Amino acid sequence: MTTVLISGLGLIGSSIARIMKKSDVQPTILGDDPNDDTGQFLLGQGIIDERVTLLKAASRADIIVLAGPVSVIIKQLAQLTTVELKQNVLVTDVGSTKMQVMATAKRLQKRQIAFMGGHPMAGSHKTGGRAGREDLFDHATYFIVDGSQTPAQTAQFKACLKPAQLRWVNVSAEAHDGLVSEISHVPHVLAANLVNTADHQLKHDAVGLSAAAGGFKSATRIAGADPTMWTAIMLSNSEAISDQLTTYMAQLKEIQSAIEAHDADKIYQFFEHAKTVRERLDQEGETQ
Ligand SMILES: NC(=O)C1=CN([C@@H]2O[C@H](COP(=O)(O)OP(=O)(O)OC[C@H]3O[C@@H](n4cnc5c(N)ncnc54)[C@H](O)[C@@H]3O)[C@@H](O)[C@H]2O)C=CC1
Ligand SMILES: O=C(O)C(=O)Cc1ccc(O)cc1
Repeated sequence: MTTVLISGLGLIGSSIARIMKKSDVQPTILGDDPNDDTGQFLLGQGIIDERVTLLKAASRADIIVLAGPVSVIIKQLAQLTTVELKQNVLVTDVGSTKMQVMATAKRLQKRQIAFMGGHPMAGSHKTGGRAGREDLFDHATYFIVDGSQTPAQTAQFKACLKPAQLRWVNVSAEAHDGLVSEISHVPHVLAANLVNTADHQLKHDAVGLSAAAGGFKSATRIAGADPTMWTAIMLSNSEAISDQLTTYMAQLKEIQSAIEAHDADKIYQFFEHAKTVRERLDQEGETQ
């Protein structure tokens, strides 16, 4: 019988619990979250089997999944070095950044505790355990950053998440943080900036933002995500995000110059390139 302890039972942690409950592994799931509403709801639904606190229950777990904000994951990695754990336990996380996490996890690895970095590339702007879904990760990419885990431990973790039919991708922490800053972190900054700028510019306009059509809404959906989680991500991947914002601003200036100069060819190519790439993304999604 496998016992999985999940700390942080929000959107991602509770979705992991839901998926694992559907797997052939049928693990016992211990859940840790300071939010009583979340804990009681998931217990009542049978999505977790017991409410616990991480440090008190850690010694019972075969797998520990850290699924709070990145700042919390980093604190917990340090705390886990102070308690007794099963000799064969696998500690893993779901945080959106990996360099700081892997650096802190070295402290666990020094104590012969296996750690594997993880990051599901699926989710939403919603938050909390009630928003979790058993199909949230279906066919998504799940990054793995190898730490000190054994192949058997990786296989056991993958077996627990088998119902989601994930695409497992191994990556270094550095490559991961560069890539996700491009495809996830910077887009979040831009979406929030679009909303804030429009709100500021239109604050004296009687119709204003209420006239926004689907384009504005779909381009800014992720601006509705949790500010605590995104502050932790920005602080934990600040260098890559800042570098890419510099590139982004330079490219924005280029298209601004083309618009000012009425350079129709350049403007057309700008949109044509984006359309081709964006359509390819949808086609790849359909074939997965
Ligand atoms: N939201 C998304 O789409 C995705 C988020 N992630 C990562 O997953 C992690 C969790 O994100 P979400 O589930 O979206 O956030 P969430 O806000 O839905 O859930 C976070 C949960 O952690 C709990 N928590 C806070 N402090 C805690 C502590 N000290 N001990 C135990 N639990 C604590 C909160 O009460 C909450 O239930 C973050 O590290 C995030 O970067 C990864 C992939 C996608
Ligand atoms: O809301 C969305 O579509 C997202 O892009 C969710 C998301 C948020 C954070 C991640 O680290 C990965 C995925």
